[in-house]
Amino acid sequence: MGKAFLIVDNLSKRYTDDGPPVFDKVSFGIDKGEFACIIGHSGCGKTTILNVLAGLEASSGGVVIMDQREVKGPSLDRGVVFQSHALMPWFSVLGNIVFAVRSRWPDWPRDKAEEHARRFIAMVGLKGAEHKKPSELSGGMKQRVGIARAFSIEPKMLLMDEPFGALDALTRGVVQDELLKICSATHQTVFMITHDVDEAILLADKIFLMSNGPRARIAEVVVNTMPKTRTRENMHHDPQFYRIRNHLVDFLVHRSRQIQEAGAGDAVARMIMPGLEEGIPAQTSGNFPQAA
Ligand SMILES: Nc1ncnc2c1ncn2[C@@H]1O[C@H](COP(=O)(O)OP(=O)(O)OP(=O)(O)O)[C@@H](O)[C@H]1O
Repeated sequence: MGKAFLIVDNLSKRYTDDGPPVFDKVSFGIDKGEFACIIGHSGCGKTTILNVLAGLEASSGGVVIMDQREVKGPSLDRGVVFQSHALMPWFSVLGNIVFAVRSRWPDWPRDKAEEHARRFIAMVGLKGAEHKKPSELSGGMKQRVGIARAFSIEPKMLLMDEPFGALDALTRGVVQDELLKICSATHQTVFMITHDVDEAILLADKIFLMSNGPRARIAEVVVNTMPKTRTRENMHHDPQFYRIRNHLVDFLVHRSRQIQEAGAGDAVARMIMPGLEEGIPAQTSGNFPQAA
């Protein structure tokens, strides 16, 4: 195990005493400032893993270490964004974020907390909507508030569970762009669940591929060798895009089930750089993962 910022070692979870574990021997690492996505079929345990990382759920075995400390419960060191934005309906946009900011820094006077909150509201493009209530916002705007709130507490790690799953394609693209901008400005460390392979290729430095459950595990870690400057508009023009995309889709369609049927495999996930074996030069971000 390397010296990753987040270390997940041999994690397992079972919900019943007599049944098989949902996932088993799950090990991976995420470096500081790295954006990691996890992809796998419905029910393999992605949300459960995220909840364990958040400290909201106990594992049945294994450990999670973040910044050299074991994760044992919820903490404001980790910001969480859910698919259902979970805003407080009686607070305005500003109120929702100020509430989070004052939980993080209880000694801050209201003015300072508001100023801080406004910075993050502006970052997600919601300037002018500070005094709107969640019921007056579109789905995309609500999700932006959720993202601003998570960033505003300046967490050591951001955990996102399909944050764009409920958005239409156009809004999803706009909010993805905003997330990319904020992440590159703040060097935020991120763990995100998505079902969308294109979204993973756009956002992630590395992509964890999870086999089907029960006894699901991280079967492969795909390194995104496309340049960091990729955008939604230009990434389709890079031949690496299709190599990575085909690799991910092939995993979901074939290998995720084959690996599960084959039973226990290697506890250590294989690290893959699609296309490199075909002589495609690596255009790396310099953000190579630690061996998981
Ligand atoms: N609280 C719970 N009690 C019992 N079983 C649970 C509980 N939460 C999840 N499970 C089961 O654990 C398995 C993994 O669920 P989880 O939600 O983590 O999967 P997922 O990969 O995130 O799925 P999806 O992509 O559909 O969100 C499923 O079979 C689910 O039914």
